[in-house]
Amino acid sequence: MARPPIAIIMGSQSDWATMRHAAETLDALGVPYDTRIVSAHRTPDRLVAFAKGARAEGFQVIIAGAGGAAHLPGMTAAMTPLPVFGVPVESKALSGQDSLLSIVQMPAGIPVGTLAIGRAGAVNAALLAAAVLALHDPALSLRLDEWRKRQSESVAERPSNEG
Ligand SMILES: Nc1c(C(=O)O)ncn1[C@@H]1O[C@H](COP(=O)(O)O)[C@@H](O)[C@H]1O
Repeated sequence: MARPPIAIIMGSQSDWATMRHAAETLDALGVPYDTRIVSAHRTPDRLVAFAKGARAEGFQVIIAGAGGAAHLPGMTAAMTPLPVFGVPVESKALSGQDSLLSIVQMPAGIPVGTLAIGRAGAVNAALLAAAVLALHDPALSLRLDEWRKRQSESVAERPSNEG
C-alpha cells in the first residue's frame, strides 16, 4: 500500500481536539495521512527520529500542531527538508497567542508556514497541504475545486434566525 503523503503531528494528546479538524478535512478530500504524537520537550528522541526520517518514510508535507511554548513545528522544520505547516493550538493561559508567536517568528533560513490559532488553522493547514500535493495530482486538484464549490453553495444569501 502507498505510504500516506501527509503527517499530522502534535505535541500532546490534548491537541487532538484541534488537530482532528485537519484530519477530517483531509478525509473529505480523500487524502491519506498518518497521525503521531511527537513532542520536542517530552519525547525529544522521538522528534529527532521522526523529523530526520520523515522524507524516507514517504511523507511529502508535515502539519505540526502545538500549544504554549510550541517548539515542535520549528524543530521539525530544522531537521527535514519537507514543507512544514504549523498550527498554533489555543492554550488555556494565553489563548494561543503564545503558541502563535512561538511558531511564527522563525529565524530566516528555516521556514514554517504558520496558520491561524485553533480550528481554522488546522482546517487551513490541511487545505494548504492538499494544495501542495495537488500541484502534481490533477484528480486531487479537481477534488479541491469541488470542495470550494460545495463551500460556496453552503453559504446562504441572507442571514436567518435559525442559524
Ligand atoms: N508545545 C508542545 C510541545 C513541543 O513544542 O514539542 N510538546 C508539547 N507541547 C504542548 O504542551 C501543551 C500542553 O500539553 P498537555 O495538555 O499534555 O499538558 C500542548 O498544547 C502541547 O502541544
